[in-house]
Amino acid sequence: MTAAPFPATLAPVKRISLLRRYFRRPVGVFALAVFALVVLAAVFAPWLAPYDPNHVDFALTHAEPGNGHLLGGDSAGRDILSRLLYGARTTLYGGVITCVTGVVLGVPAGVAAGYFGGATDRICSWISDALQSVPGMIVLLVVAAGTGQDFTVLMIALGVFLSPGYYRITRARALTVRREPYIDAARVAGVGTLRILRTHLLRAVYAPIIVQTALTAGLAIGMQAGLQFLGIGSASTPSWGQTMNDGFLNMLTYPLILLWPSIALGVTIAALAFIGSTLADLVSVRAEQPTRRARARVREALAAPASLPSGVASGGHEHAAADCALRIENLRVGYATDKGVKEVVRGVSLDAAPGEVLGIVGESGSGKTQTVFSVLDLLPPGGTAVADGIWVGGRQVGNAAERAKLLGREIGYVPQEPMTNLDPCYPIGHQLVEPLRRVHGLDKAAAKERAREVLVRVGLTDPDRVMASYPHQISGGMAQRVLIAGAVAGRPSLLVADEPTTALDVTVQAEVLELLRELRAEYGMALVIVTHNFGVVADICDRVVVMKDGRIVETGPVERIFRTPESPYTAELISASLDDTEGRDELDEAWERRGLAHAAGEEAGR
Ligand SMILES: Nc1ncnc2c1ncn2[C@@H]1O[C@H](COP(=O)(O)OP(=O)(O)OP(=O)(O)O)[C@@H](O)[C@H]1O
Repeated sequence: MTAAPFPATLAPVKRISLLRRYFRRPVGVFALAVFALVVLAAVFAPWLAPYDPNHVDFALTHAEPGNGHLLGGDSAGRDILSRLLYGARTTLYGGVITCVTGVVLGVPAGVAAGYFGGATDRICSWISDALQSVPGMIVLLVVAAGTGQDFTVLMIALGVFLSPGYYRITRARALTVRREPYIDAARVAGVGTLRILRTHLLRAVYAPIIVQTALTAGLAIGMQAGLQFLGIGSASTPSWGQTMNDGFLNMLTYPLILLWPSIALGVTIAALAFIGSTLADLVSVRAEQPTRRARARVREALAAPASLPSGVASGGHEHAAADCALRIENLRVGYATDKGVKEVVRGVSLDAAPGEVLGIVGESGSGKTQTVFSVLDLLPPGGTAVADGIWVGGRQVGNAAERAKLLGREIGYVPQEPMTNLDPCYPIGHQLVEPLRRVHGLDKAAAKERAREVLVRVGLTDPDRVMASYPHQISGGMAQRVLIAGAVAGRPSLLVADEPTTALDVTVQAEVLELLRELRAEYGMALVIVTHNFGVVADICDRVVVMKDGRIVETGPVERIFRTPESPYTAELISASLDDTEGRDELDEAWERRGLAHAAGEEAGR
């Protein structure tokens, strides 16, 4: 069977920038519109303000709104609306100075502390902690007194006190990113430190900095108004804080003077807070999860028969659904990408009977893992699986929630990387006993006894020592045996093993396969093994499914596939295994173990 031509990419999904996603949030849009009005009012104040904000007209003292003065007059006989419009300029100017100071001080310090660690980190963190522990308002009053109430200097000082916010967020992000393999790769490739900081680190922190700026601006504007309320700043420079002070002094007799600047201040700070929280939501949620709409589009594209050419399903079934340990019918898996919906598993149908060993083989990226991950519900966040049916133990469990109930019970799973699949924080015993207690309801003593029993069964002869060990204290081969023990401890009817021998050396590989073979016979469970290694297929599998580009190109009994592969791709894969001496030796040994003619492998290779 050969793969029919098939579009790998279905309905296009447009790249959605942060800005566009922002504009899909009504609260964020409303907040941004309000803030934009404040900015416009500040920029066009000279044209919008009906009067000079410092012009005094005694007739206007404490005047009610009306007579050409929309918001009335203040205690000095000045037009309140004009002062508020000009005050918006002062407010925004102060906010910008504070945020720029915070970014300039906090971001480079955070990047350096997170990236270099050690003394740089300790010194920067100490300064940041010290700044946070100092009573900022009192220091600002001292700065105001010492600088002749210079507003710009005051706002810079405020920025210094708010810079730890930027520092902490940047340091935390830099600490995470510096451990990424691409940073090591860049360093090994000879990329200079400054360039790494500029290209990799700063890029990683820019989104949280935008969020932090929206929140810091709100905070700065509030504190600035507080300082002006206390009388700091030039009387000739209109500001909301000053007008509030005036209103406060006359609150009982002329409450409107206090009301207008309070509304202006409250609305501006609230708008910034909503902008900040909307951005925070988008930045954090987006990094982990695609939107519900994107998922729906993938699901729609995978489910739409119009997007799938006829005869798309690949593979087939050997057994009736009720007799299968696992049966998958027409499985499709897709991801939303910048270029569209990428279909990585395209109409796969397969099955495995109880006691049967089914190998899923194919080159890297052929969709093997995505196929079994769909059954195990382990697809990464962007992945969506759609199938005409999934059966486990003869029961239809198309629904993810139904399958979830079988995990750890009917379905066992042996992952690819033994070491990374054990939690380094807990001893092995704890990691085996907990699932037995939670999933199987065993009491502690019974769970420990069962854990000991399976550890011995998988060949770990000193179970108490293994159970007391942490993952870093055991070898890779032992870790894989521990994971197999955990997977079979619940006596599953289906064991899925994803490249169970890839991370192990050749001798241990053979032992692990032997163990799986014995366990399969003992428990009568079906074994589905994902592998790119034909040696493993020849060694243990009864039947094999060959995958390429998300489709099954061939399926059949192992001996037949090796003797007379129908697909040129299968022949090519087998031949590639024979080209490699190690692979050929493995195949030869496997054939010998099975008591099959050595020539079979050679035929396929030709
Ligand atoms: N999170 C993801 N987003 C987009 N595409 C993905 C994602 N995870 C996997 N894929 C794609 O799915 C395809 C199949 O991946 P899969 O892991 O099933 O391959 P595989 O056959 O198991 O190969 P390997 O042995 O290398 O893991 C690949 O093209 C891969 O790029």
